[in-house]
Order: sequence, then structure tokens, then C-alpha cells
Amino acid sequence: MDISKRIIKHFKDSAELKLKVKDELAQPIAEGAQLFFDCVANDGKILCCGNGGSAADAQHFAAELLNRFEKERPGLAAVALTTDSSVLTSIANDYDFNQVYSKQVRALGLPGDSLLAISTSGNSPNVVAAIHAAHERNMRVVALTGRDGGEMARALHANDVLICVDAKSTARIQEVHLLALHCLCDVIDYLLLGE
Ligand SMILES: O=C(CO)[C@@H](O)[C@H](O)[C@H](O)[C@H](O)COP(=O)(O)O
Ligand SMILES: [Zn+2]
Repeated sequence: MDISKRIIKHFKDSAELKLKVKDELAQPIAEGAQLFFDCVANDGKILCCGNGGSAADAQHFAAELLNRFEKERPGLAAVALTTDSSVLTSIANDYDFNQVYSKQVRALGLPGDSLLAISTSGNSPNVVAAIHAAHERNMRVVALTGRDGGEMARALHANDVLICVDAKSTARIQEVHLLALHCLCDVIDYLLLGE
């Protein structure tokens, strides 16, 4: 396959997956936005985590909530747990990489706060551990996953929200995750500000 054809196939595959999953994801994304809206409207904060590209997604989402998305509004309380290299390296060095997010959730999380947990496989142990830590702190969870939702789907409670992209490719799942995160921002702003 020539290189242009290869690139065009990526665009087609990405667009086709987004169209394929739009109807099944609309409801869980709406529920996730409502959960986060209720959280910040009641003075809670949103802690966000993931690995690799999903760490970037966690930061991207936290920045759009804390600063702004598309409209002027007060900053919303969102914190990415992926950014402080001193915290991350000390936990990984002294304990275990699997605890880099759960230890932060236990330290920072309060009842009424919420967790955005992102993993395309649904199986990253540090993200699964963050979900368990959030539950210990009486926090609700929005999980963004792929494939069959993996261990994360099994760890969720009934009042959590699972947004699972039914696909196998990590890159394609991440591309839908980014769209889902922008939908969450848009709906949170709509609930706050109206049209
Ligand atoms: O962005 C990519 C691949 O597109 C990678 O950095 C990817 O995020 C990393 O391999 C992650 O460690 C994968 O973890 P997960 O999505 O299974 O939780
Ligand atoms: Zn990637």
C-alpha cells in the first residue's frame, strides 16, 4: 500500500469507528457529564488519570475544565494526577508504579469528589487501583475504556459510569476517547450555562 493510501485508511477507520459507536455512547457520555456536573456544582473536584496517550487525555480534560473549553465560565475544579514527576517517581520508587494514582486519590480525594479513569485496555493496574481508592473515599467514577472494558468495568459500582469504546485498536479507541472528552466538556458547560 502506498503511504498516502495508508494515511487515508487511518482517517477512514477513525471516522467509521466514531460513526459506528455514536449511538451507543451518547447515553453513557450524557450520564458522565451529569455526574461531573453534580460533582463540581456541589463543590467537589474531579481527579483524572491514565497512562501514555491516556495521561495526555487526562491532562487535556483537566485543563479544559480548570481553564476553559469553548465558552467563558468560572474555572472548574479538575486535577490531573499525571503531571507531578516528583510525586509520581517517589511513589513508583518507594512503593510500586501500580500505586502512583491510588496513593494520590487517597491523599487528595474527599467524599463527593469524582475520578476520571482512562485506559484503552481497561486493564492498567494503576488505573484499576485508582478506582478502588476512589470507592474507599466515597467518590464516584467515570471510566473511559475500550475493548470489553476489562478489569475496570468489573471494578465499577452501580452509580459509576462506563464509557466503553467497542474496538480493539488502542489508537482508534484513543481517538474516540478524545471526542468523548470534548462531549463531556460541552455538556458540562451546557448544564452550567445553557445554550
Ligand atoms: O498512546 C499510545 C498508543 O496510541 C500509548 O502511549 C499508550 O497510551 C500506552 O501504551 C499505554 O500504556 C496503554 O495503556 P492502556 O490504554 O491499556 O491503559
Ligand atoms: Zn496514542
